[in-house]
Amino acid sequence: MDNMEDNIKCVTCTAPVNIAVIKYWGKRDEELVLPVNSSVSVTLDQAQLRAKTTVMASPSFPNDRMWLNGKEQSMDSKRIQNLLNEIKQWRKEKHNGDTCTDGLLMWKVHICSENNFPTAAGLASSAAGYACLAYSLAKLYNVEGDLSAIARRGSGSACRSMYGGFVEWDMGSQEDGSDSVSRQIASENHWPELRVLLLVVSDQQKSMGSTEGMQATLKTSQLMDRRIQCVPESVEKIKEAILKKDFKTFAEITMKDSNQFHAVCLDSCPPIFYLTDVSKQIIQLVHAFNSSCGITKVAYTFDAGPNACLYLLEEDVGRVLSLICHFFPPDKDDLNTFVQGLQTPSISPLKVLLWT
Ligand SMILES: Nc1ncnc2c1ncn2[C@@H]1O[C@H](COP(=O)(O)OP(=O)(O)OP(=O)(O)O)[C@@H](O)[C@H]1O
Ligand SMILES: C[C@@](O)(CCOP(=O)(O)OP(=O)(O)O)CC(=O)O
Repeated sequence: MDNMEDNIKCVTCTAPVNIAVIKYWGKRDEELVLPVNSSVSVTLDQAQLRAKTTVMASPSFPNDRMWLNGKEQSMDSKRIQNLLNEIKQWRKEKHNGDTCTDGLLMWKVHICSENNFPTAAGLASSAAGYACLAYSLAKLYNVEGDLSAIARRGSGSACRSMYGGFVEWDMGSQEDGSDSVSRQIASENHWPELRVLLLVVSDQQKSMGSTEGMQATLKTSQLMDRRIQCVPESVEKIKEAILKKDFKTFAEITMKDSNQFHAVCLDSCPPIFYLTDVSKQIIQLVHAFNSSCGITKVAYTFDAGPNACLYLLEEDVGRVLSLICHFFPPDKDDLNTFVQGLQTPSISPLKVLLWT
């Protein structure tokens, strides 16, 4: 709805989650949200996991307000303010800096967002959430440009959710962050056989958020320097594997990077534990399955939480699902979710199956 005469302007958008295969962990600039390494991710199909945000502006709103999953949040958050100010700045530039004639810039905004999956549980809710906010605000203020740099100001990983398919966030080298943007490596139609299984081990909010966790690692982990040296080679190799659809290389680099990321978390002081015993059992199961096949058929990766994201090819989904159900029997309703997920026709080649 866009009706300036009725003194209200309202936009609703959705944005997808992305799961990194080369993780972003650590910032070289906290304010501008600039990373210490480049990262690579896969954007998941919005049909299953998404953030949905409505932004409204009106002269009758006395102040800016925001709700997340129905609960009011503080608008004092620096990230929200930076993101909002940057979009408004674009609008000002579009109007040659003349704010007096542009009523919309004076109006206060109300933001309502909700995720249809667990928030702050290590399932990239901040990525979908801030990508959605950047996109909705850009539509509200009718501005265009590379929104990945704006989304990044909300949450680093959000810049990768601005694109579908396979995405790289280049760390960049400029101090002002102008070259720290994301770009698509290959579209969502590039590798139609690739599938994603999300194994939700816990939907509880994690004890240490990513922002705080990466600060602690950068400050205290000695292994982190080594990780920063290793990542550029992994980024190049995984991009090549994606373009060639070389699953074995893609899978092996993905698992290695996940393990290296959790190793630097453990090397932080005090150590940060995101994986649980169930996560570790999943890791063992994947390795046992791969070695019984004599070839790497499945890859796991874990964000800052215990939930596993498995990458595999369509031909192996049935076998892997039955293996998971055998070792971690889901209850009947969850099983239905599996089956429905498998049958859901989707415009994106990536299917997400939730298992709790
Ligand atoms: N839809 C949303 N709109 C705006 N902000 C959101 C939204 N969803 C999540 N967030 C913000 O992101 C925070 C969670 O980020 P955090 O990085 O800790 O978890 P995560 O993104 O789920 O996990 P990870 O980054 O490890 O995958 C929330 O506390 C909230 O501030
Ligand atoms: C483990 C990760 O998911 C960490 C994501 O961290 P965030 O993007 O949530 O961190 P902030 O920029 O501080 O908001 C890895 C990744 O997605 O690359």
